[in-house]
Amino acid sequence: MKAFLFISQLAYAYQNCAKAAIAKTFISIVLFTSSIIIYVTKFSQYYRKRKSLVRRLPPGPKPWPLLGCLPAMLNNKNLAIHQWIHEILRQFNTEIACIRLGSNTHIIPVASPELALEFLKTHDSVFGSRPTSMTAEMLSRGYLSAALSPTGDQWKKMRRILVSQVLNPSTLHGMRGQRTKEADTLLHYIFSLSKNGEAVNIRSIAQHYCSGTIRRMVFNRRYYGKGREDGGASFEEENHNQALFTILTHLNAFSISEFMPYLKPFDLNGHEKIVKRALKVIRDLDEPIIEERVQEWRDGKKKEVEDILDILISLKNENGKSLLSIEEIKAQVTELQLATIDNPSNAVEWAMAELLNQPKILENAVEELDQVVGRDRLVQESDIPNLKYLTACIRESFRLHPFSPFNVPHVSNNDTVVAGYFIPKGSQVLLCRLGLGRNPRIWKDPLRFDPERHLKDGTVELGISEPSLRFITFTRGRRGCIGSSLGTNITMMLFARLLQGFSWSLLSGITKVDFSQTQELSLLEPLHLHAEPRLSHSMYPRITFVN
Ligand code: HEM
Repeated sequence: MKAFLFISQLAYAYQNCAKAAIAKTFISIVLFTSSIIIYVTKFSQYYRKRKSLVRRLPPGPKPWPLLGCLPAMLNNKNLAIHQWIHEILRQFNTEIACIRLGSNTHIIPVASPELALEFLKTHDSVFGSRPTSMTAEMLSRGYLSAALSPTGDQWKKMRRILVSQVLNPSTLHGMRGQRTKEADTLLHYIFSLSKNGEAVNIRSIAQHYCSGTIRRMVFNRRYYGKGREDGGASFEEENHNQALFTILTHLNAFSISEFMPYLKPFDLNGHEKIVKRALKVIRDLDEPIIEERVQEWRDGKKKEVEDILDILISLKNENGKSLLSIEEIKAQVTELQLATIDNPSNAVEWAMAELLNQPKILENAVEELDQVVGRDRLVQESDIPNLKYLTACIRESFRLHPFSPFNVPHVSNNDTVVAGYFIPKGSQVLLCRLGLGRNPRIWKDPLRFDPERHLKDGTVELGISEPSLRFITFTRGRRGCIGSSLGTNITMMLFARLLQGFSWSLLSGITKVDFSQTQELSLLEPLHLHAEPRLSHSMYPRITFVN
């Protein structure tokens, strides 16, 4: 405005002058030049502001050149890495952070359901890939299986096969008999332990139940070797289970060489050696079965599809040739076993521990079983939708005690802006299972195991799914779990059979399960309990020893 007055005064002065024409030209030039200057200044200010807004990464520690935050991560001796990441969220008072590891991997931990939905719902198509890593590559034989493959044709092919041929409702229904046999074997085994007055290792029986179920479904058998007459795990199955867990704990284990690729040949964490050893255990047991079966189909000795392995072998492409190579079959079979063993066994072990510490909840759960199923028949998969209180207990177990601290990483295949933050291409989004499930903004009294909360808010009707991502079970979107129905059946049957079949108590001398030394994930020691049969003895299945 001032500039305009000044120019007007100038104009007035010049009007009195003989050379008015020159004055007019002069004024026009001044006006034109000043408006250009104002326009350019304003535009560059706007552009700078917009650029900084769009390029704003989520808050997080300042990274070093090349190393990023690796020195801080490695220096941090007192906390496990997942605790260190959650600590960063706390320090920055945020529910999303950006932690650069190495020169260009951005780790984006997320602890708010609203933000989690932004990634897995609003921007699902951008965040659908997976990270590459030494363990994932070895395990999936070069990214041949569904869960570990980055987005692309191979992932689409394997996911489509699993959804339409393997984990589809009719195949799952057809294999219900196999799962029931495993549930019967579970009762038979615990019954024989209880007769001898032996303590039951809940972790071990839960893991063995999960692996036994998927082994029956995949291979139509439950033992690798001769097996045991009492239905317990023999040496081979114990080893196989242990090897699966070793791989699971190394799968997304923040190995330094994943973030500094030039260190890869040195295997600094020793992870490569450990994973190779575990994979050898698995492959030595599984591969002979797979190879023999492929040969039987080739020789025409096998014609009838009886299990998942038969399904995978007999799939044909449009030219009538095998749709899957033997390498693809081997990779997918290992992945199916990995996907089945961890979450259900962990959820049930924790639920049992919580119930033993809160007898009223245990009483409510058993009462529900007596009302819905009674004591004259064994609980079946078809009862699961009616077991609301048990479902609420399992939901609570997943909320409070997830098996792993983070969801499987989601990798972005483009630069994107999410909730006002710039997320660079290649970022690894980690939904924090602890951060979400224990978020005090979302959950009242978050550390309390309280099944009632799922009954009160009605979410128990969703079974154990949680599509609003307030905690993590199967997540959602293009990378969501495709085994949710099978996973629900395995988890719920295990839990329901344990509670219906036996009265559980702590071992003598123990008054409470100790939760103080858990590193927030698994109990430090496997839960051991005493089991007393609570049904008439004729109800316990007598399993004749068949492999
Ligand atoms: C209670 C049991 C289970 C839970 C809690 C569970 C949970 C999950 C989770 C959290 C994911 C990753 C989702 C994401 O990336 O956002 C996943 C993926 C997957 N799950 Fe499950 N799962 C269970 C059982 C199973 C079973 C029994 C199978 C098959 C036998 C299975 C097969 C898969 C596969 C193939 C994927 C990868 C999908 C993809 O990347 O496209 N899951 N599961």
